[in-house]
Amino acid sequence: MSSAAALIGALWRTSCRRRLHGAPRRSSDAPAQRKLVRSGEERKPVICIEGNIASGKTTCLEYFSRTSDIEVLTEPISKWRDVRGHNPLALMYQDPARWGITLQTYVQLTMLDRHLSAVAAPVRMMERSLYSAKYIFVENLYRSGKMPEVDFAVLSEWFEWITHNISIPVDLIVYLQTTPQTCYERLKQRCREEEKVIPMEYLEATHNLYEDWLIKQTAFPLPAPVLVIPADHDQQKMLQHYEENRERILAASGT
Ligand SMILES: Nc1ncnc2c1ncn2[C@@H]1O[C@H](COP(=O)(O)OP(=O)(O)O)[C@@H](O)[C@H]1O
Ligand SMILES: Nc1ccn([C@H]2C[C@H](O)[C@@H](COP(=O)(O)O)O2)c(=O)n1
Repeated sequence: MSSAAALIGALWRTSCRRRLHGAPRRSSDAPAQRKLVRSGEERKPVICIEGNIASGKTTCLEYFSRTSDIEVLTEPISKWRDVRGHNPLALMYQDPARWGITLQTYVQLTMLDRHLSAVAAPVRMMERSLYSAKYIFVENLYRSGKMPEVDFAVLSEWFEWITHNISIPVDLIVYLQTTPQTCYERLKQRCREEEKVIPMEYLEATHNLYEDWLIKQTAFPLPAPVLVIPADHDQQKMLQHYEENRERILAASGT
C-alpha cells in the first residue's frame, strides 16, 4: 500500500502532542510515548468529519474541497466494495457474524493507510477515522452480538497495537449530529445497493455510540477536541452552517 513505504524509514521519536486544558484524556496522549511517525515531512493539521451513516459527511467534504485550499480524503469505500474482486461490505451486511471481522480488518488497514498518506495541501479533512472504525462500527457489531468475542479480541489487539505504536494525529473532530431518522431517509434516498438491508435499529445503535463517544464523552478516549454541527437541516442551510463554522474549523486546526 502507498503508505507502507512511509513507515519504512520512519523514525522512532517522542511524540509530544498539545493537550487542551480540561479536555478528557485522549487516546494519543500516552506520556512520552515513543511512536512511529512519518519522517521527512512537515506536520499539517488534520480534521476528521464524523457522523452516522448518510449523515452528510461526503457532502460536507465536497463543499470544503470546492471552497478552500484543503485536501479532502473521503472514506475508501470503493476498496471496501472491491478487494481483488470481493465485496466485503456487501458480505458484512449479508452475514455480519461471519464477515464482520473481514470487513473491519480491511477498514482498519485502509483507514491507517489514509492517516499515514502524505498530506498534499496545507490542511487535510478526512471522512471518519481509525478511531470511529473501532469505537463505533466494531463496537456495534460486538455489542449487538453479531461479532464473536474472539474476532472482537483480535481486532482490539490490532487497534491497541497501532494506536500505541504509530502516531495518528488528529487536530479536530467535526461531528455532524443528526437524528437516526434523518439518516434513514438520506440512506434510502442514496440507495447504495449493499445498504438496502440496514434497518432503523442499526442507525439508532450507531447513533447512540457516536453520542456516547463525542457528546457525553463517557465511552472512549477522544483523539482531539470536538466541534458539533447540527446536521438535520436541508442542504442549503447546511452550507450556511459550514460557512459560519469555517473560521472555527480552520482556527482549531491551528492555521
Ligand atoms: N442536508 C441534507 N439534506 C438532504 N439530503 C442530504 C443532505 N446532505 C446530504 N444529503 C443526501 O443524503 C445522502 C447521504 O449523504 P452523504 O453526504 O453521502 O452522507 P455520508 O457521506 O455521511 O454517508 C446523499 O444522497 C446526499 O445527497
Ligand atoms: N468501520 C466502518 C465504516 C463504515 N462502514 C459502513 C457503513 C456504511 O454502510 C458504509 C460507509 O458509510 P458512510 O460513509 O456512507 O456513512 O460503510 C462499516 O461497516 N464499518
